[in-house]
Amino acid sequence: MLNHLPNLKQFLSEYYFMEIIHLSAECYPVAKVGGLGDVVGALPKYQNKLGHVAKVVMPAYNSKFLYENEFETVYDGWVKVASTNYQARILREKTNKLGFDIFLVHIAGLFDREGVYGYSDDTERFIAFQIAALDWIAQWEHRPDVVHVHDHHTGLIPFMLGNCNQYRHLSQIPTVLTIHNAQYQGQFGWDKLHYFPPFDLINTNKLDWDNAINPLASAIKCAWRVTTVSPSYLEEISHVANGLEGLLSQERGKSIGVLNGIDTEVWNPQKDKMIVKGFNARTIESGKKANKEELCRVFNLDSTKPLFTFIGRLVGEKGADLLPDIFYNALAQSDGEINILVLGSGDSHVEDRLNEITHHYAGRYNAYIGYNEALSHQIYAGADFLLMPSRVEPCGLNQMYALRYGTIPIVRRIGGLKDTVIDIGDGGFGICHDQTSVWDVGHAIGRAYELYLDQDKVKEIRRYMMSIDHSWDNSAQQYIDIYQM
Ligand SMILES: Nc1ncnc2c1ncn2[C@@H]1O[C@H](COP(=O)(O)OP(=O)(O)O[C@H]2O[C@H](CO)[C@@H](O)[C@H](O)[C@H]2O)[C@@H](O)[C@H]1O
Repeated sequence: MLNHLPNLKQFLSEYYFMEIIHLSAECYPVAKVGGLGDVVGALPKYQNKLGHVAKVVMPAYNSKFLYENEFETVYDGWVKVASTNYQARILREKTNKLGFDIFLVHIAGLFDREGVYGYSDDTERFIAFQIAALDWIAQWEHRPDVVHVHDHHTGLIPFMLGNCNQYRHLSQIPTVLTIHNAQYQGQFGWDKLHYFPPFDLINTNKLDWDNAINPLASAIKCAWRVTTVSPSYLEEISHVANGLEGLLSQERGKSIGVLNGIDTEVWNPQKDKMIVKGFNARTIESGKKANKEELCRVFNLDSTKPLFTFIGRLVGEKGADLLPDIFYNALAQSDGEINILVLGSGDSHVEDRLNEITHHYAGRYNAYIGYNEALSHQIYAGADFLLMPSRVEPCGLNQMYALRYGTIPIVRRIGGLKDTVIDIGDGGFGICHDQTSVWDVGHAIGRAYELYLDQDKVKEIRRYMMSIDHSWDNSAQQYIDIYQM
């Protein structure tokens, strides 16, 4: 009889459909600041395709999505944070247009603003969001099979579920934390301890890291499982994680690295409505040519020369502070033989320096400072090379979008970049360098230029890159396996 048990377990895991609740600050297309939005906008869709019921709960920002869609109210209540009572309402989008149910938590006075982060009351905002979401789930007649939280904005949920008196009946729901970026932890002072719903003060140590309340550290301690968005990043954060390395190596036993996928419906060069000409692996040469010509026309660049690009948040983690010097050097040394186009926003000093280059190298260089989703698609489609000189890169999605659109990635060997890009010198398709330095990236740009001169090789690499499968199919199943561990 006992011999049959493993088969029974396998049977159950294959045929048992789970209800999964994702809680996140971002979800594309409702609200996206970076890669977190992409992941939470795609993973649930792919989990649903596997037959499970994945849902997303996020704040109701003042976004286009809120005004352009129809919603029904599924919860009406009040959230108390410190001495203030906020009215909370949870809205469900009626048509399942994203491929999963999306629930928006409207909290008057806290989320009826356009931005996602960066307000002085972010601590209050995200605590209120987490309490409202749990108060709602606490009223359900059934329990979800798993609660999956993403980054520090929802990192207090595993603690609250396990320890707050009002959620005691939910304490056996398994919780999973995915760390998209351990640099940001959401710490705040102990003077805000009274923001929490009542719990036994003997458990305050589960909130503490370095004499502060640290939502990411608390989630690492309290979640049943911890995942990182690539296997290499899991290795790296046991050594360097903005102060959490000790805790992460201590909790290594319950941690797993799962490589992000990409939404191949949103990022499909053949059907992409944001680009001027769709293409597939067979029509890639004419497709890229048309997209490059249009991009170069709009940005006053020379489409007969190789086009290098950078897309992303202009912050230290991405190596953005070095970009101006990298570009000045490359433009000076190439003697007018290359083009560079930047799309990004962030550190204002870096933004100013990147804008400044336009005055010295008009016709060879341009920058769009700001956020522009459609332009990002046009650049992946039209560029020849994409630079990612990151100091830290938990996974990185840009390189995977670049591969899908036949753009050769130039990346630092770190985190998820190391897991997804193989250097041409090792029989691969990308250009890799070891350090985030002006010299290393400059050398890599030189190698890319040499490669560009061999157009037969470039064509072969492009076709190969487009055949690489980075869709969510595999990783979505990996998460299901983790929920069932
Ligand atoms: N100015 C702009 N205009 C338009 N689009 C822009 C833009 N700036 C960035 N983007 C887009 O934002 C996304 C960035 O995703 P990344 O994964 O590269 O980085 P991010 O650091 O935000 O995410 C974190 O979470 C993700 C998801 O887990 C990890 O892959 C990553 O390593 C980790 O740092 C891409 O879709 C990119 O095209």
